[in-house]
Amino acid sequence: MTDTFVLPHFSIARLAGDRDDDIRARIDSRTKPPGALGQLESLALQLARLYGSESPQLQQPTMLVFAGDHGVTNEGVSIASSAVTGQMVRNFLDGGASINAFCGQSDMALRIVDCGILEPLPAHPMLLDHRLGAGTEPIHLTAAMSEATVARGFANARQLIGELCKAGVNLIGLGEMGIGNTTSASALMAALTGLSSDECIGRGSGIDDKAFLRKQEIVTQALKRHVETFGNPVRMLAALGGFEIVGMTGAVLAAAERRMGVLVDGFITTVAALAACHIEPAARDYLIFAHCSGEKGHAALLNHLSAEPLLSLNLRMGEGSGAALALPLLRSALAFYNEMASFEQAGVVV
Ligand SMILES: O=C(O)c1ccc[n+]([C@@H]2O[C@H](COP(=O)([O-])O)[C@@H](O)[C@H]2O)c1
Ligand SMILES: Cc1cc2nc[nH]c2cc1C
Repeated sequence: MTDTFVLPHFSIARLAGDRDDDIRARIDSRTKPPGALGQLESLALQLARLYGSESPQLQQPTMLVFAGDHGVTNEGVSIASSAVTGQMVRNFLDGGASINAFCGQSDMALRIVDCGILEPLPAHPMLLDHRLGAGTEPIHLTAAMSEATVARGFANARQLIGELCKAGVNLIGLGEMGIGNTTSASALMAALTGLSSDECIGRGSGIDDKAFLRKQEIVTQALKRHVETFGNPVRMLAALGGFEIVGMTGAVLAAAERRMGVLVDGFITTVAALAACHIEPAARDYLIFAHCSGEKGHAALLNHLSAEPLLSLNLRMGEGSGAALALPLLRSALAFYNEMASFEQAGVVV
């Protein structure tokens, strides 16, 4: 019997460019050579489109780390076992991970969303229960989950984003934790972009040659098994996704619907963001890409999205680490836009 389900529809407005002339004029009239603030200028334009051209401000930027486990991990495609996902979530809650250090440094709130790690953890004020199961099914043998489960994941994300929006948050960071999730993300990238699986598969957490060969086999097998889902992003997510990837895709769609910016972290988060753009192309306007990670595939993926990442530090950490590191650059873009004098005000004549 197949479940009946209602897939949430996300109503996303394109970020109108009708104020662009004013925003560009403001940027160009600041006391600097034209274009001298480089990529901070295009970032300021995007943030002014998002938050208004008069005095755009970030409010309570909040990092959401979506966690989930993957059936394929039993195939030896990672350096670690699935148990490490839950152990790292515990570490997030105890304050000991890279994301804790970087969120602290960047003054960013942090919430962890359990979308389906193997074993649930005891309640904690930072931990949200969005569990869709105890790890996905292995994608090379069957679908990771049902489409009804994808729909539930989207509904959970929409509820969370609604609550954050009510509390005044206007920017989320997108991070993830899931041992084995680069296998799922690589398969999804290949299915969504049509790029060859070779271009989409990297060494994830740092696997050796033997595990890499196995990962290639698994992705090839998964793509072959689920080829009939290609063209339908929700079916592709059900076939190849992870619970945390579904949660992130839902969060992007819900945030864009609420006119919130989304600061995207690394490879896996970018794949989730790409899936969101396949479902609702207008979501692309709300995405800010924090960095190009060291994971093979991320550069091609960013290129596919015509994205210019802010940083390139060869990170391959996940957890939202690159997004937390990039947040100060968003503040810098707004600081120059809101605080710099114009040529006229400063009496500077070029
Ligand atoms: O963000 C990235 O680009 C990235 C690249 C490689 C690995 N990761 C992290 O490593 C884990 C996935 O690696 P793996 O080898 O277990 O598939 C997962 O928890 C991610 O957060 C993250
Ligand atoms: C230790 C460890 C920490 C991580 N953080 C994100 N992915 C990870 C993978 C491993 C293995």
